[in-house]
Amino acid sequence: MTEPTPNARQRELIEAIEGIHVVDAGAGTGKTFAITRRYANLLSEGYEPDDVLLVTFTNNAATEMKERVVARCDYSMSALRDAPISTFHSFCHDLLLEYGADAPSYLGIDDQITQSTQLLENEVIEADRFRTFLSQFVDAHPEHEAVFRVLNDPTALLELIRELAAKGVFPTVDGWYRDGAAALDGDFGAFEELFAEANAPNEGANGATQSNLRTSLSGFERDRCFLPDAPSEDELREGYPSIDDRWAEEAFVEDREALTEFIHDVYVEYIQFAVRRNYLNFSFLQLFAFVQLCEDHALRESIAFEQVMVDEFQDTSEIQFKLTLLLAGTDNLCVVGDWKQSIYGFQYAAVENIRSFERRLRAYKRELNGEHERVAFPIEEVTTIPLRRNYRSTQSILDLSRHALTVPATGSESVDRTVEDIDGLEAATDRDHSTIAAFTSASEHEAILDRIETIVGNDDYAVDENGDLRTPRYDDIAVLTRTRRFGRELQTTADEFGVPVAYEGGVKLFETDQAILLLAWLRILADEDSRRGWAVVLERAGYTLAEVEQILDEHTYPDAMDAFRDRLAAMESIGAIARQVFERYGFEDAYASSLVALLQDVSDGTTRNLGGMIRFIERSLDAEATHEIDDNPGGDSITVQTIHAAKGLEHPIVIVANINRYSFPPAGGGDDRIRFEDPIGLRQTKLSSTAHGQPHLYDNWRYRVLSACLGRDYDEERRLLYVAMTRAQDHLLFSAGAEPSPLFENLPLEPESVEPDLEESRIDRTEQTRLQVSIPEPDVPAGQSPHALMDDRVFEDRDDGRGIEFGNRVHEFAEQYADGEAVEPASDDERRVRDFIDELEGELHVEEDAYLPVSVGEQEVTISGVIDLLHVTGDRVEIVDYKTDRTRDAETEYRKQLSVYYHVVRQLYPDREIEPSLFYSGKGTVVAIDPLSMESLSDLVKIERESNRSDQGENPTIR
Ligand SMILES: Nc1ncnc2c1ncn2[C@@H]1O[C@H](COP(=O)(O)OP(=O)(O)OP(=O)(O)O)[C@@H](O)[C@H]1O
Repeated sequence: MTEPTPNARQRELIEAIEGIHVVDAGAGTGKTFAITRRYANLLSEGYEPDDVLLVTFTNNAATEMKERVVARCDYSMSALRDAPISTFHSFCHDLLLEYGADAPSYLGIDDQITQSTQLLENEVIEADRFRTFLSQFVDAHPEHEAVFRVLNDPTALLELIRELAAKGVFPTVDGWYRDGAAALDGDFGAFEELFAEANAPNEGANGATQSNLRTSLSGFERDRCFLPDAPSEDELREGYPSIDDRWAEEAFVEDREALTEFIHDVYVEYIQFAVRRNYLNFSFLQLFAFVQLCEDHALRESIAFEQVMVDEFQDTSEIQFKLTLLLAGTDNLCVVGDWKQSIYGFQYAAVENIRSFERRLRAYKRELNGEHERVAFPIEEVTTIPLRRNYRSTQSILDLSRHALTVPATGSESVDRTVEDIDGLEAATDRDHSTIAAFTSASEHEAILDRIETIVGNDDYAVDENGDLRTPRYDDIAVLTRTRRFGRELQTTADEFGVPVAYEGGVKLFETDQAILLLAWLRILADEDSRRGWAVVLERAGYTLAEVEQILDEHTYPDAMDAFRDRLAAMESIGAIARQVFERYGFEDAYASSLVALLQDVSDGTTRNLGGMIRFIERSLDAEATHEIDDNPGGDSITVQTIHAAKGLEHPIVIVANINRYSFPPAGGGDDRIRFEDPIGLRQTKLSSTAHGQPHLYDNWRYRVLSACLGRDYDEERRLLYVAMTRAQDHLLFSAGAEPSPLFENLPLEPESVEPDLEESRIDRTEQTRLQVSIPEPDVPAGQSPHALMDDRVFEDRDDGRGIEFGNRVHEFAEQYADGEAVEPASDDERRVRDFIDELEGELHVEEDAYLPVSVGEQEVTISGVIDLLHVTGDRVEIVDYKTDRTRDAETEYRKQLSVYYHVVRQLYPDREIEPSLFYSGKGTVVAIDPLSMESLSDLVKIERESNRSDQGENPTIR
């Protein structure tokens, strides 16, 4: 496809190379496209790649940008390899490795960052190390006992540290860096404003009614136990229609010295712990890079770039905005984003960075220039470039998407923004063929799949391909969800019904068979009579429950397993143990390799600390830790992903699913006992005290009042809905279950209630599939397909999530390619088939009919089927059946099918060696099949016919 021509506004951004430029535009308006072109333009204007810093949000985006830049300028990919087009994290990492050895010294920490300092990306591993740190910390600091007792979850404390770091609040060994202490105190003035807003009387029909704050403090004491100094509800709510203003100060002012000291000590000692152990997390990378750039003036000035550009600016945190300013040597600064797509609050994105860009720019410059001028360029002139033309969606999708940002997320929420407040976008296409619909169903998963079956092949849902409409396929459809769980469940249901689904996103790695078996063997290694370990291993080997019980009671483990345990015991590392276990069970997949890599990481690749490893796996299980694993089979399948993962992508047909109560927005606000919130600063929700004699955890009444003024902000949930909707190019659907969320109910749609009949719709579709082997007119009394001999479950499992349609296409490609037609492979599977066929030197016969007469008692039955490929050479004949399965689970069943073909071909080529085999296109492997004898086949036919007769009456049917 040719590169688009920039529109006038985009051109303005591309060509305006001097001064501060901000783009806060809508989805699909070509922001990334324009910033990439701007970069290429800078190079053509004479800037060297080293002069220009381009910050993206992910490493993939950085690589993609480099590729796009290469296409537009005279630089090659290798010339741009080291160009500063990167994420904040990798930029900071490189900076520290090169210049940051002494960065810790600015916080008073003696230890240095070394070349071997690792970036620790895995959060479960870090949480594990943090727990180790915290248990040592508690022993060393009895003075913090009272605050420590309040904590219920150590990882919440780690989260808090990360949050403080993202907000630029750092400890030094003996205090706080710059104005960190003030940030922790909060801002009473700003809080008073919130208090006044929440406490303003409402207008009723007959005069003023009570303020929202007074309403929300009703039941103030209910289910809570406050310390004796707390006011009673009557005292607090004495005034009407508003509570007395004095409560703003009473609630805000609180002795937080012990809390602040505790957080200080944990924070600074954890940084020391990490640096000493040679690792940094993402937050500490940025923290040290920031400190280094702030303190080392010569370094900052020498690094400063002539041009700085940041994409996805709405997802930057406060420290990232400040880093941007420290890295800009001039006012040639360009930031591009969309406040409506700011969805990374949980990673400390500050939407205000883009919404109030100019205000923040002034505040940060002032702050950074405190005692030394660090930001020397002028910031008075900021040019805002609006982009309004959307190149992705139809006008009706764009019009509806504005509603996402105004819809209440709860029954009682009122959003003080109207659709008119949202800048409208204008579709670049005149065509508006979109179907926009919503449906609800008590069986939501099935309803979605049912709807998908209606969409595929249906011209009412035609999609635009280069200006022409074409019939939709599975891979045009994306199901987007707020939470991961629903996506995984949908995949499971889709697998049951054979609907091809590719789930993209986090996998609970420790809940896989691979991890469960590994954990079992580790337990056996740690304790040779581990019941929990042996039970899993024995059950997996097929022992019945009674047999397992007996073996466990008598400790009479099978010899082969005993020997395997001894082999494992001799292994030096956890990685080696894991590899052995996976080899034993034939796991050669992405899960197995990710587990090996992860466990090697945790154990530093050297030690063999079994206890630690078992605990790590158990904790990961408890934490329901998810890991990004590429489990995408490719081919024609529906994409299921979270809205977060879909950011920046586009799909012809989008179904936003699971818009249900408690799921979107998700329920609960967490139970973190220590919090840092703007503008109230650092607070405890619970207080430990012996006020009534015994140590007890009391609720903090002050926090109760403060939080009532903050309210819960659902704006990010609306933005998520906006992101999901604006991924759609042609059609947009919404689905909910029995209890739809207000986000669903308040959209201007008329949902239809549906009762799915997926079984029915699947039958319609599978009728034309290859799974039903074509049977020619039988010339003998009865006929049968080899598939009839197989266990039916094979048919369900066979596609392994990739779909019958996908299998059909691979077969069709294979047939045409072997026939010498000029077809191009359209998937990796087809490429593997092509490579395989290319290697064959003999004669090829495709789609050969095969008939095998089998005697069953008195009767003669013909089994017939179609052989995918016969490869005939001088001395042998290879029978090839293509399989698109990802696993080899169904091989015993396929053996029956191949055995039929074997006996047919043997009769045709009596003097050649016959080699039946399966070609797994997913991996490109050929597996030889050991054929069954004619007697065994005859027995199978007999069994099959008997079961058919008992199931279906007199006459066996032909499948
Ligand atoms: N001037 C143009 N003419 C035609 N197509 C364009 C033009 N500008 C951008 N596009 C196309 O529009 C699509 C969206 O562009 P891009 O991803 O850059 O937008 P974006 O604003 O970054 O989107 P989002 O914020 O939703 O991630 C891309 O397919 C891009 O090639």
